[in-house]
Amino acid sequence: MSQKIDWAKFAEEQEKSVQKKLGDVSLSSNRNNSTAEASLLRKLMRNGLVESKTDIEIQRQNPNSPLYSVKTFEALNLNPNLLKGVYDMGFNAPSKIQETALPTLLANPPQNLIAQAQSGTGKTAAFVLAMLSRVDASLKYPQVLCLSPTYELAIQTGEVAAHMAKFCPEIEMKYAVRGEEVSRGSHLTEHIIIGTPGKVLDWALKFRVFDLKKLTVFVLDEADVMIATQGHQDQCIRIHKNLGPNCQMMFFSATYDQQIMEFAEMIVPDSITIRLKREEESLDNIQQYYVKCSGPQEKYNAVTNIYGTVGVGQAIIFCHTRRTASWLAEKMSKDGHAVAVLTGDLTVEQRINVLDRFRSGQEKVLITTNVLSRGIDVEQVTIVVNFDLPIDMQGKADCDTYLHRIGRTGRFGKQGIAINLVDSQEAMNICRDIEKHFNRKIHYLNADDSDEIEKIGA
Ligand SMILES: Nc1ncnc2c1ncn2[C@@H]1O[C@H](COP(=O)(O)OP(=O)(O)OP(=O)(O)O)[C@@H](O)[C@H]1O
Repeated sequence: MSQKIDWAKFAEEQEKSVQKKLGDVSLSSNRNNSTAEASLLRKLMRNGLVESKTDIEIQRQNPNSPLYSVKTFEALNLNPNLLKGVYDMGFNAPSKIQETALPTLLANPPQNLIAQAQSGTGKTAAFVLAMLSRVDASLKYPQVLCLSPTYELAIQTGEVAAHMAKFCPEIEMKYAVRGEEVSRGSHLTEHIIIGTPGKVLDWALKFRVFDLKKLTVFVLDEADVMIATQGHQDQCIRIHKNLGPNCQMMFFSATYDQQIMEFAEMIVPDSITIRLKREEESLDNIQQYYVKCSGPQEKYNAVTNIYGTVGVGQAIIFCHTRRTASWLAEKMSKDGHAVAVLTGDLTVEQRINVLDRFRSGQEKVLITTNVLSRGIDVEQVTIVVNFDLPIDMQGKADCDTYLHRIGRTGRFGKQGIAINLVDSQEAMNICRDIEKHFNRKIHYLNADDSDEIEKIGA
């Protein structure tokens, strides 16, 4: 990046190149639905399964229902063409959540399931496989309904289903999403409907193009978003109320807070609940430091000193506000650093583009706000800088966010470095609170002493 390029121009150029790459494709992004967006981003960014070593926790409302797990896809007695599709996707063995969820999902009599597992652990593949296995292709009406919170997530799920059903051409699917129309009085003949709640409600109850009572499988993907989002919740409940008594229910989500779990357990009778605990993001392989600074300019100096000295890998810098993020980005790019900025005002496509560039190493530094603190893996990040320490609404230390932020480095057992910039007594207190909370020392670092900085990179 040229020293002379002015930031506004740079931002404009960056924006333009994003637009150009995207061409005319304009997926609308629902800004209010940031959890769904984050989930979509994760799906699009991920290139493999997140393996989990933690144990699965199982609760049964009905202790009589059988429970077992499988180590192979063959053991599930799938339709051979479906099994072929699974292998065609490159899946050799079930993931941890699949091992436990699939036998339950495929069991007879059908068993209701509420499943929770971290993003990327194979939930979508699990319920899609269950959806496809339950179809009786000789019956020409919708038997399986999968609800997703957004258009984009519905399409993602549909694409997984289409791939998995590659060798089962007799299974037909239809999207119930914006842009898809049906005429009143017609009757859908497809076996599987994947859609968003509003459209599904219209089709089922207003246009009556299919009968919710005839469904044998009802899947709620991203159940936490569905239940927590007011509009979605009402629509889902209306759909849910119209299901027949024998319809199998499958709720999947990466997280459920207690209230949502209680609600889910209330509306899913006799369910089995499977939780795959999130792999603890351990701080053990992350060296944590704090640097004392007198204000933003000194913070900036500290960042560039540190980065200039240990800058082998990539760095993510977290700021509290978009304004600070833009200010810092401008300054760094003026100083010749190739930086990328990811803030909440970008559309989903722009974010994907920024992340793609960062992952491919085109930019070494990513400046962001909390939009990126959770769940997105960028393996090669070696340094996380908290330009501002994470605080909650009350101005207190936000230890969860801290853990998520610095968990972006040191992944998969690698060593990582976390640096906290402290510019006030309040910031120092927050730093101390975080230290106490995790019971891990945050060491003092003199950012003007390059010898000392070099040591931390060793
Ligand atoms: N058994 C498997 N073996 C290998 N890869 C798998 C397996 N199951 C799923 N995957 C792949 O792992 C990635 C994550 O799977 P999937 O999208 O099903 O996870 P998820 O838990 O639904 O994530 P999210 O919460 O983001 O929806 C995908 O790229 C998928 O193709």
